[in-house]
Amino acid sequence: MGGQLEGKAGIPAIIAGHSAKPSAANANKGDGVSDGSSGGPEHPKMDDNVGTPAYEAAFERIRTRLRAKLGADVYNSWFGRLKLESATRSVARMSVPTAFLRSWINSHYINDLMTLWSEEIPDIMQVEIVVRSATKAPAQMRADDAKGAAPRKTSMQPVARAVFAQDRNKPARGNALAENNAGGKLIGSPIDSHYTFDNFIEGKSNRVSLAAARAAADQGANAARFNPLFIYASVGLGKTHLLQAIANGVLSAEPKKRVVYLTAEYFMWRFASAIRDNNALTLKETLHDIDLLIIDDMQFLQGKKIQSEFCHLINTLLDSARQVVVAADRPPHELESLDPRVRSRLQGGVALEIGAPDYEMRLAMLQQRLENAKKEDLTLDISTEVLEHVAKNVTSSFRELEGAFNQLVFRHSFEPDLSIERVDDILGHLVRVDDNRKIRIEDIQRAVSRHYNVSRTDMLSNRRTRQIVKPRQIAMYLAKILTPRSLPEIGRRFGGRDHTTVLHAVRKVEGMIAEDAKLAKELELLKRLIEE
Ligand SMILES: Nc1ncnc2c1ncn2[C@@H]1O[C@H](COP(=O)(O)OP(=O)(O)OP(=O)(O)O)[C@@H](O)[C@H]1O
Repeated sequence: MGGQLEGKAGIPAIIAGHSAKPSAANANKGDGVSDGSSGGPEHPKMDDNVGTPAYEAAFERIRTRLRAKLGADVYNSWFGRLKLESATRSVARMSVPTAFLRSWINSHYINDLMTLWSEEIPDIMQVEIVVRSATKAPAQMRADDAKGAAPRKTSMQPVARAVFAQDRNKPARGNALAENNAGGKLIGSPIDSHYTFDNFIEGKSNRVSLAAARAAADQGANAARFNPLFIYASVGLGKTHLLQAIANGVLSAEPKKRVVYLTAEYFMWRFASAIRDNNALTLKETLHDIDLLIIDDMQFLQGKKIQSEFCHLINTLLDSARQVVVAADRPPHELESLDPRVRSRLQGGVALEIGAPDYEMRLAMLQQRLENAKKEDLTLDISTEVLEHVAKNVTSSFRELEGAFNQLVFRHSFEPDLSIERVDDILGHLVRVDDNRKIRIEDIQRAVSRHYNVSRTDMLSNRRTRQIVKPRQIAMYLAKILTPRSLPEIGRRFGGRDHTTVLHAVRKVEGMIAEDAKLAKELELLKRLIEE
C-alpha cells in the first residue's frame, strides 16, 4: 500500500489495462441515493466464492493491515463495519451498512483497498463497495427462509430504498419490508423485528441504558425523564439493537403508533431530496405528526440547513411530549460538528453510555447464538469449552463476537471437532485486534516521556514550557488514536484536564503531522513501539 491513504473521488478502482466495467463506475458515485448493488451483467453472483477460506483470510489480512496503517480510531470509523460480500477470481465486493460510509470509502480509500486486494490476490482486478441492509447474522437469515418468511432483501438492500413508516392501519410486527412494500408511507428505514428487549443480553455495562430504553418504550409516567434519550457507545456494542428494540416494543404494545427510525445519513438524504423536489413541507408535516422518532448514528448529521430542520423537528416533538431517541458513537457534548442548538437540546434529556460487555455477557451471547443456530442445524455442536475460550479472548464488542461465532459455525461444517488450538488459528486476527485495544494510556505516557526525555509527572503537571507542552500534546493525540477512551477520559488521565484541551492537542498534532514529514515518521515509530 502506498504511504498515502487518500484515494481520488470518482476514480474507479480498476487496474489500468482492464476494461472499466459500468458497475465499478456506479459503485464510485457514492451519491447515497442509488441502488447499492449497482446491477450490470458482468457482476459476480452474490454467493460466488464467498466463504472460500482463502478469500476470507485475505480479507481479514487486509483489515488488519488497514487497521495498523490508519490507527484504531480512523479504522473503526470507516472500516469497522466493512464486510466481505462476495469474491470471484477478479472482483471483490464488500459492503457497509450506510450510503454515507460507502461514499466516504469510495472517495477516500478505494485505491488503497484495490492495492491491498491485488497484493493479496493478484487476480483481483476490481473492488466494489455496496450498501447492505440492517445487520443480521447469516444463521438468522437462513432461519427465516426455513420458516417461510417473506423473502428479505438481505445484503444488497440499498439505504435509499429502505423506507418505512408505520401505517396507522397496519399490524406492527412481522416483516417490516414486506409491509412497507405493501404500501406504508415512505419515511424511515426498516425496523427489524429480530431486535427485541428479550434477546438483548443485560449486564453491568448496559443495564442502565436498557432500563431507560424500556421506560422510553413503555411511555409510562417515567418516560418524560428520558426525553430525549441519548445512547452512546463505540462500535458494535448494541446501540442499533437497543433503538430497534424500543421501536418494536412500542409497536407491539400499540401497533397504531407512528414510529420512525432513521439513520442520520438517511435523514439528511430524505430532507435534501424533499427540498430538491419541492415537497419539504409535506415531509415536515408528516414527521411533525409522529409519536416516536429514533435517530441512529447521529455523529453523521451535517449541513446547516438540514441541522436547522432537525432542530425544528425535535423541538416540535419534545415540546408536545413525543419521545425522541438518539444514538451516536460519543456523548452529545463531543458531537462538535453539530449545531450548538441541536447539541443543547440533545443534552436536555439523559445521555447514557453502553460499555464493553464483560465475560458473562459475552458467554451469554455466544450461548444464545448457538441455541438459535442449532434450531436450523441439528448437527451443530460447539463445546462449552470452546465458547468459554472465545468469550474470554474476543472481548472488544458484540459485533466482533458475532463475527467470531459465525466463523466457528462456518468451520464446523467441515471440521466438526474444533480444538482450542484450531479455534485460536481461526480467530487469530480477532484476538490480535483485541490486543491492540488494550493499549493503556499509562503505556503511552511512559513511552512518550521516555522518547522526549520528560518526566511523567511533568507531563501531567500544569507546566507550560515548550519542551513539556509538545510531548504532552503528542501523548494526548496518541491516546485518542490508540485507545477507545473518550476525550474527557483522556483529559482526566492527563492531570484532570478539560476535554477541550485534549481536543485542541489532537488537532494541533494532526496539523503538525500534515506539515512535518519528519514528525509524522517519528510518531509512526512511537506508535509501533507502543503497539508492540
Ligand atoms: N446486549 C446485546 N445482546 C445481544 N446481542 C447484542 C447486544 N448488543 C449487541 N448485540 C448484537 O451485536 C451486533 C452489533 O450490535 P449493534 O449493531 O446494535 O451495534 P452498534 O452499537 O449499533 O454498532 P455501530 O455503531 O457499528 O452501528 C448486533 O447483531 C446485535 O444484535
